[in-house]
Amino acid sequence: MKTYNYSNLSKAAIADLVQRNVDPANEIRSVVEEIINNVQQHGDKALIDYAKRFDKVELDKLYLGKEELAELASTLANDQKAALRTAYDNIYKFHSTQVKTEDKVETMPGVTCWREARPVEKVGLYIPGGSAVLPSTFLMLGIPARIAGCHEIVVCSPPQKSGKVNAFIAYVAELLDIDRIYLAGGAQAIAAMAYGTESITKVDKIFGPGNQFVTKAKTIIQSTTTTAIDMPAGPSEVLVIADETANPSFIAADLLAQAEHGIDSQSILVATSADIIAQAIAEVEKQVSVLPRAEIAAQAIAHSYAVLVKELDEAMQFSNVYAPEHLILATENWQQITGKIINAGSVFLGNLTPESVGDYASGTNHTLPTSAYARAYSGVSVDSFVKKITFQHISPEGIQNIGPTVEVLAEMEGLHAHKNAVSVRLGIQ
Ligand SMILES: NC(=O)c1ccc[n+]([C@@H]2O[C@H](COP(=O)([O-])OP(=O)(O)OC[C@H]3O[C@@H](n4cnc5c(N)ncnc54)[C@H](O)[C@@H]3O)[C@@H](O)[C@H]2O)c1
Ligand SMILES: N[C@H](CO)Cc1c[nH]c[nH+]1
Ligand SMILES: [Zn+2]
Repeated sequence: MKTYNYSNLSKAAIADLVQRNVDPANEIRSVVEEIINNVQQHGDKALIDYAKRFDKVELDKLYLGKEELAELASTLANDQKAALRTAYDNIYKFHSTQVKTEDKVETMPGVTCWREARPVEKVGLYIPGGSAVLPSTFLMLGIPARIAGCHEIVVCSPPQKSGKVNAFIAYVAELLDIDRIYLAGGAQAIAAMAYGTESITKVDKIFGPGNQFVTKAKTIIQSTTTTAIDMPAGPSEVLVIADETANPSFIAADLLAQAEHGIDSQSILVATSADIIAQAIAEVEKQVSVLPRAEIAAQAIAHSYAVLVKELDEAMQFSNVYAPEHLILATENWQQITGKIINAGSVFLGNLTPESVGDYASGTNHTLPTSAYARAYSGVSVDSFVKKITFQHISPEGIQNIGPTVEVLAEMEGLHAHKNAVSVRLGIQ
């Protein structure tokens, strides 16, 4: 892991340093565009062909139904079921507080405005399953979809070598009362949910994280179809801000936790102490060697780095430019700097708060914007699954109060039909 000194970095150098997962030669785009076209033209057959090519599985059927899922789910050990149930309960508890009825506002006497939430009717959930199967992601997407009251929930996940999904995914399907999972992964699953195939319904909005192929497919279909997406939620990343109070062994563990997701993950350490940086890097080298996914984590660490800053304020400046998916404040004095956070997906406060708790079970959502999209997007929540529709009502008193203003404004814009729609109600022609 290379170390940079913040004082020696120009603005341009920082801009360069914070870039990740760019596709300068459009290599990923062209692969993904071909996949999307193929699914559009050949539907289910293309999905079966891609399962053979990418997942090395010959599918005779594109989905698992309720009975097959129940059979798989029954193989779980009790402690596994209990852990998934606890995660479900905490995530449910946190997300159910996001449902709020907004107040009606009387902007002028007789002029009443308000918003009401309505669920997105048909949603598609993508559950990654390439290098690791993520039942936790199924909980993170399925729970807010259920709370929002979405009418139809389509679920896609890459087939495993067994030609099925794994048992943990099947158990989560049971918890969420989902009775079908389509065995489709990658860009082809996203295309299928955006265009529809013989067996997969076209959805209104697609949710879920994934690798660079999945994320590129989501951004393409968002601009070429009427299907929306939650956000670009690509390869995982973490930025740890540390001062002298941090524990190098904890820092290393947190850096590796995101690095083990994939070779294109990134883990950044920004610290006020050169000693802490040196000790944390030594710890990373020690801890990585014993990980089952050591090779993946080591490759991600190879393109990760550390930044030495003079003070926590400087660390926060760098972090706000990086806009990390996960931000860990590894300092006892985190209260002093939280107010300065501008761009981050999800924040973990203090030396005893590992990022992994948010990945699995604290209650917050782990589907979060990556690649600096935290500058503009929030992570998934119940809000992501609803539209907020505005309503207004004008009473006889209200039309007298607001009418003349609208007449003048319409006149200013030269839109006389607009003016007339008010005038006829005021009784003035
Ligand atoms: N940002 C978030 O909120 C968040 C949350 C969880 C996971 N993640 C990320 O999700 C990703 C999951 O990636 P994954 O690969 O394990 O699973 P995945 O399900 O995203 O992708 C697997 C699929 O990718 C396709 N694929 C693989 N190689 C391909 C190629 N050469 N060309 C075309 N398609 C190809 C295959 O169809 C395969 O089924 C990781 O990067 C992880 O960090 C992000
Ligand atoms: N860290 C991932 C989001 O970037 C979420 C996850 C799922 N399982 C473990 N971690
Ligand atoms: Zn994770």
